[in-house]
Amino acid sequence: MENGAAQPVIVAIDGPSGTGKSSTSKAVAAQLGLSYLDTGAQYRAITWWMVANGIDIEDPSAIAAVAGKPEIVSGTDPENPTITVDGTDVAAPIRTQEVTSKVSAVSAVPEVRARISELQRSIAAAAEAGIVVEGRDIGTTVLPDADLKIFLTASPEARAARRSGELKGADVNATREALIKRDAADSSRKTSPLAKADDAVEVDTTELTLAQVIECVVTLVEEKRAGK
Ligand SMILES: Nc1ncnc2c1ncn2[C@@H]1O[C@H](COP(=O)(O)OP(=O)(O)OP(=O)(O)O)[C@@H](O)[C@H]1O
Ligand SMILES: Nc1ccn([C@@H]2O[C@H](COP(=O)(O)O)[C@@H](O)[C@H]2O)c(=O)n1
Repeated sequence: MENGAAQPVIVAIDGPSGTGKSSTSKAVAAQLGLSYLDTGAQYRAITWWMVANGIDIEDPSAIAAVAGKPEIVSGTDPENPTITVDGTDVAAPIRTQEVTSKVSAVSAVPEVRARISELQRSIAAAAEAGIVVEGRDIGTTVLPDADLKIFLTASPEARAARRSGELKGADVNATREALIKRDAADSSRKTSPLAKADDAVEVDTTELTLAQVIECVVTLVEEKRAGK
């Protein structure tokens, strides 16, 4: 575009757990002046609400019946992403082990996915400069027309080591088994499973530092903007 603002750019970053989606997406968005959306936080938030309201997580119809009730609001500043449910800041409680162990069951329910996907599309459409949206089904289902799609991967060993570093004292093998189990559940659900879009660029981060991954994605976005 000549003599005007750059066109908004939509970047979809998907991949299994612990591959670096959040760290990379936040940094890329901050560097390029884009908004940032953590869609996993939204699924965690609705799971937190289900638990807090005594909904039986083993019962998809019970989850479906109340999927429209909680009001979830995501702040999209990459320097300060926020998440509230019915006005309550849930940034900390959505990261508990209890929510992590239950989120795949809740996110597999089609009514939950329909509600959250609609919210994600409206947030992306409102991002004036563009947005980096990270999750599991962004490139395949939520934003299939994204300007750039990235699929991050890393070996389970590397991902477990990264997560164990975060959760001080956590057993690496147990962490590895837990993330493999969550990926299997997310990949095998019927409705918009974790998957690489056919036109996504796959980046294996196993042997890369976070700084290298960020640089790689920034370059891909800049190339896309330059029409290369
Ligand atoms: N390339 C990398 N090298 C080393 N550590 C990394 C790399 N990428 C991310 N990390 C670290 O790995 C951990 C997990 O990263 P992050 O939370 O960004 O992954 P994620 O894919 O968003 O995970 P989840 O899907 O579970 O939310 C963080 O501590 C992060 O700093
Ligand atoms: N687009 C997405 C994003 C996430 N999920 C589900 O949420 C869980 C938590 O995601 P994190 O990125 O915070 O680890 C994830 O395991 C999925 O069950 C999803 O379904 N779709």
